Amino acid sequence: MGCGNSKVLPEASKKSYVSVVQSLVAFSKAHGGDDDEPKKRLEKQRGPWFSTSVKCHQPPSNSQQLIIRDGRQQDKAAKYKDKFDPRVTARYDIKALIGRGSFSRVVRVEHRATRQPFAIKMMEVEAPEGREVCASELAVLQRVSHANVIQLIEVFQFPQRVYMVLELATGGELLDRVVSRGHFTERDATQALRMVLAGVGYLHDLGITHRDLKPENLLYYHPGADSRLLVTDFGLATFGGTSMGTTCGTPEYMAPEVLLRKPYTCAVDMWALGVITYIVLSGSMPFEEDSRTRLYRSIVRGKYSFHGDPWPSVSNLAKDFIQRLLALDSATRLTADQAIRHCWVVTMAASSSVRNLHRSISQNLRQRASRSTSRCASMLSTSTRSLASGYSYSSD
Ligand SMILES: Nc1ncnc2c1ncn2[C@@H]1O[C@H](COP(=O)(O)OP(=O)(O)OP(=O)(O)O)[C@@H](O)[C@H]1O
Repeated sequence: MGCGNSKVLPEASKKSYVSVVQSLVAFSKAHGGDDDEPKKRLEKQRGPWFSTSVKCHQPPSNSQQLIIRDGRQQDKAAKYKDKFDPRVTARYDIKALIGRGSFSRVVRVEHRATRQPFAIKMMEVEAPEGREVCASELAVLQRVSHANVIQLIEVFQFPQRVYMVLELATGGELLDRVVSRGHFTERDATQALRMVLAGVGYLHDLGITHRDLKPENLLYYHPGADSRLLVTDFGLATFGGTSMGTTCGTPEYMAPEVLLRKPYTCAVDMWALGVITYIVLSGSMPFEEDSRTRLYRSIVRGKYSFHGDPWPSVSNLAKDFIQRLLALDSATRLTADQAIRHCWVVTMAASSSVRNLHRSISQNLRQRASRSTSRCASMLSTSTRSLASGYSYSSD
């Protein structure tokens, strides 16, 4: 987990494994299936515009450069190979460890027959918490097909582990790209946000609330400038489109109604998008306190400011956009559909000459990197690792 801070999981419910097992996709083609099946399924779901062949000659993303450079990760992948069920490795060649989550390991794999690269998320489902997270993730992934939402290819399900074959995102996390590109404007921010809003709006239309939107869960599909941005990590997602009550999420991104334990809706995702927009435009967090109590207090009071760099250089429209997302009253908060039509998003997408905010954003992120022992340092973990490892991040 990245951006900070321990994720708050929902309490394990009793529905658990039975419903999980029932809802799992039927093991797909693991036994004697069509070897081209992953590719065909993607083509069917996404239409001809969707490229199923990830170009191997493309340079790796920032975060993956880190991983690839580190030979130890390859060794770890070899170690994890042994943990993989032979029915999975019969179909997919394990190439490298990408990362790990609370209940998961994600590896880069290659489909043995087609040589196509994918990611496999291996989840431990013996413990109730892992089962819950896996169940949430699968229930959503089995239902979705959208250019801005990570695509499930197939699932292998065993009593102790579930293996989700996913499309491989090689373009890195949203903030990594902000840092590495050396130039970042409001226009760039709106271009990224439009993709996120398209994905989130699609989920909300299906009655799905993500509940853990944050920059680390937004991955670029490939390193190119024209890459799609994908919403990932549905471990806390739920189908409770109208009213929910469980307290969960990542503290800095939690909406006030969640913290106040009020019934809530998919508007909590829109609050998180307000927090993300604030971070993307400034490199700092709107709500940031040393103690969790103080953090929660400032969130429920909506206590944040546009002080300090780069806010004087940021347009009033952008601030209005953030304010309408960070509205304490969830009923007045922008919906995904309204947000994508907000004047700032519409006009900035068409604008060509706007200020470069990159220096301030990098400086703010770097300050966090320097506070390595603080809670804040882990908040922007990937980006700060990028900064620490000497990426070119200041060009203006
Ligand atoms: N389809 C994918 N393509 C490329 N990288 C991925 C993919 N899915 C996950 N990752 C990366 O793998 C790592 C682990 O992800 P995972 O979703 O298992 O855990 P997490 O979300 O980081 O942690 P937690 O589950 O504790 O919140 C992360 O760095 C994530 O960006």
